[in-house]
Amino acid sequence: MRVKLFEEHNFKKNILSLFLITLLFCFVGSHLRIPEELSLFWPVNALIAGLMVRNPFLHQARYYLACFSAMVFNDTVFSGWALPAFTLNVANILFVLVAVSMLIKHFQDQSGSERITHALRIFPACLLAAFACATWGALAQEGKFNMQLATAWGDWFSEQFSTGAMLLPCLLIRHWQSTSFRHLLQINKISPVIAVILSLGLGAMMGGAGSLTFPVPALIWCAIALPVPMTSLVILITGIAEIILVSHGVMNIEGNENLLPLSHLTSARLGVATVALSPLIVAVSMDAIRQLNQRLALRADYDFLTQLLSRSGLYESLKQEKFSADRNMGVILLDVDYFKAINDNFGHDAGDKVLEEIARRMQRVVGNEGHICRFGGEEFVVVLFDQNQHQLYKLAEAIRQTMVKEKFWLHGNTVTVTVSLGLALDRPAEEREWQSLANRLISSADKNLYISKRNGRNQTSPVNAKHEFTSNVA
Ligand SMILES: Nc1nc2c(ncn2[C@@H]2O[C@H](COP(=O)(O)OP(=O)(O)OP(=O)(O)O)[C@@H](O)[C@H]2O)c(=O)[nH]1
Repeated sequence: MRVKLFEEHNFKKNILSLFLITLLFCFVGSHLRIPEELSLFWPVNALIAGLMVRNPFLHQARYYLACFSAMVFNDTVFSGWALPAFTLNVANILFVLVAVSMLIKHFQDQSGSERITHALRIFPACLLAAFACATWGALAQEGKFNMQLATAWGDWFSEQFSTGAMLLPCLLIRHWQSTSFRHLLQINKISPVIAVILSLGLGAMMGGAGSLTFPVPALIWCAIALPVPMTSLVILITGIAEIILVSHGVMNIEGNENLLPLSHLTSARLGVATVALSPLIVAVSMDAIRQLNQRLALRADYDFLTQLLSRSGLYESLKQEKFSADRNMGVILLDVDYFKAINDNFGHDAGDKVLEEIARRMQRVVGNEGHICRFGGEEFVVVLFDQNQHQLYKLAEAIRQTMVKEKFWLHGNTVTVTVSLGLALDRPAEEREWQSLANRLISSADKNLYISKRNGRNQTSPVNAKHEFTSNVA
């Protein structure tokens, strides 16, 4: 059973849920305080911001007020703060307000590639929200401009920014449901997580300036191998672990030569190496994606069996031709005769071999003069430019004869395969691009091809073929 914490038109329920959630996480946050004043983690602000972005109807003054009341209540009752609770918590509300305002409209409709660009918006949103929060918070805390103010500002800012940047991606990713945790138990999924744990451990053992960056390559490995929700969870846990390890002195970023007798420089060098390695890993994976995209484009534009242009590939390649209303376009439409009988007598794979061989012979005859395409099934199209009717007919006849002249070899039998052709040729009339003219010419070539079939097949019907047979169509 799914418990719904918020409902658009249930004001009381929303107020109560928000108040209780804020109170609970404020309570937890307060108990993570190391020095008296500030928390190690203050997850409330990012959490409330995430909830509001996911439930946009919560982005209203009354709900902000509910959160504010819970924060003040927590500080007054559990921390013994009185007046400061009112001023300091305005800083928290400022974080939520700025982050939600910057993110809310981008996370309503998360589809396809936009999800990635929207996820990247979390970074500037956290930056600005943390800036606003830190400025108010530090001023409210110190009251005047001095060195302590700068330190306080730095503490507020770094804490708010890091918590927001780690927590919000986890909260705003909508496809947790589609993540199959069973699949995560495979070795190739677990390995990057183990690498993160090992590098964290190594960082803790070594300490020094570079130790914090040790998990970066392993995290990038996670980004490549794991689904986005899991990656953001691993990043969150790693970030929290590092902060806890540093704050408790387990990870000594100033170096601890008692644990491992290595110099500061060694830790820094290793840190620099991991930083240098990380973009390289991204570059390699981007390259693999690019190659895959190229292969997919190739698959769409070329026919798998014959390696000729596919129908969409033909349209793409026509775009490369300079369009001019003064240029002729010629179309040869070719259909294999009695192809069904070849399939029936010799099998489908023999039929495929015939199609491959026809494509080879067409390429041999046409060469680079035209765009050759497998239009569908056993139909082929050749598109040529700047040819007259005579030249077009001559080429079509050359294609037809190359099929008859040399028999096809099928499962140890020699078979004669013939083709019928229909031609069309014209200049652009209304058309403003080659693709539209090609469509018009293919349909008039189809009419001529029909004449070739009706006249007994194995022949070419020229551009102006007589259509006296068309009335016999059943
Ligand atoms: N082997 C194979 N057969 C295909 C492919 N695409 C279409 N076909 C077959 O091509 C045959 C076309 O048959 P029909 O349209 O009846 O034409 P036909 O037998 O060539 O007869 P006519 O065109 O009238 O001379 C069908 O049996 C299709 O299954 C393919 O990629 N491979």
